[in-house]
Amino acid sequence: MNSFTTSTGTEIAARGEELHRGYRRAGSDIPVLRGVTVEFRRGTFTAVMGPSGSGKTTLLQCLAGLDRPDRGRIWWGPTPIDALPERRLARLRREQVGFVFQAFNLMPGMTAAQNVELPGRMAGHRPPRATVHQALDRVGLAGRERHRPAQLSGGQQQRVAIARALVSRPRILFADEPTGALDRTTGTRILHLLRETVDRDGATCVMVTHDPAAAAHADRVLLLTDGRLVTELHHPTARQVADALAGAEGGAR
Ligand SMILES: Nc1ncnc2c1ncn2[C@@H]1O[C@H](COP(=O)(O)OP(=O)(O)OP(=O)(O)O)[C@@H](O)[C@H]1O
Repeated sequence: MNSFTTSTGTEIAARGEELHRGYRRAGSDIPVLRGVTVEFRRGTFTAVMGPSGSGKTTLLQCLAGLDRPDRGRIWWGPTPIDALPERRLARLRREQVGFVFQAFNLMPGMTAAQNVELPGRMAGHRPPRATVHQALDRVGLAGRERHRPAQLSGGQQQRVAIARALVSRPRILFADEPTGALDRTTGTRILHLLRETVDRDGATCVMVTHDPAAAAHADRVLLLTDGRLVTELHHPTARQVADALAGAEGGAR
C-alpha cells in the first residue's frame, strides 16, 4: 500500500487536503472553503451537495485544477497539482480531467464530432475519427456526428459534452449541475449515463447537484455547509439526501 491506495488496495483518483479558499469582497476576506479534506476512490460516483453559497462549485473548481486553493494540497492520483506552474497544470488537466457543465458549453458553429475532438485538437493531438465516433456512440449519439448543437435537444447536447469530456479517458470526471438545465426524464438519462461510465468503464465521477434525486444516483453524497464537509452519506435514497440537506440548510441559517 502507498499513500495513493487505500488499505483495501483501491486507487485514489483524486484527493484534497485541508483546502482553504476565500475571496475579497468590499475590502474584507470572505472564507468560502474552510479546511476541506476529501478523497475520491477510483471507479466511484460522488455527489457534492449543500446550501447555496456553501462552496460546492469552488471545491469542484479547486479539485479540477481550474481554480487554486489559498492553502491546502491536491493530488490527481500520485501527482500533487497545487504547486504546478500554470502551463504544466493546463497540460495535465487536459490529459487527466474531464468537465461537464450545466450550460453544456459546446461551440455552436461546430458539429458534434468537431466539439468532441476540440480539446484534443487544441492540445495538438487531434483524436482519430474512429475514437470520436466511438465516444459519441458510447453516449447514444451514433449517426449524429454531423449535427450542430442547435439541431440537438438539451439532453443530446449534454451527451456531446460528456463524450467530449470522456474522449481523452480522464482520470476523473467533474460535473457541475449536469442536469440543472434539463427536464427530469432527460436528466435521469444523463445520470444513468454517468453511472454507466463509472460502473462499466471504471471512471471516477464527482458531481455537484442541488437535486436529491440526482444525488441518489451516486455511491456517496458529501454535504458541504459553510465551506466545511459536515456529512457523508453512502448509497442514500433521495429522501435521505433531502432530509440531510434540510438539516444542513436549517443549520446554515
Ligand atoms: N470569483 C469569486 N469572487 C468572489 N466571490 C466568489 C467568487 N466565486 C465564488 N464566490 C463566492 O463564494 C461563495 C461560494 O460560492 P460557490 O459558487 O462555491 O457556492 P455553491 O455552493 O456552488 O453555490 P450555488 O449552490 O449557489 O451554486 C459564494 O458566496 C460566492 O458568491
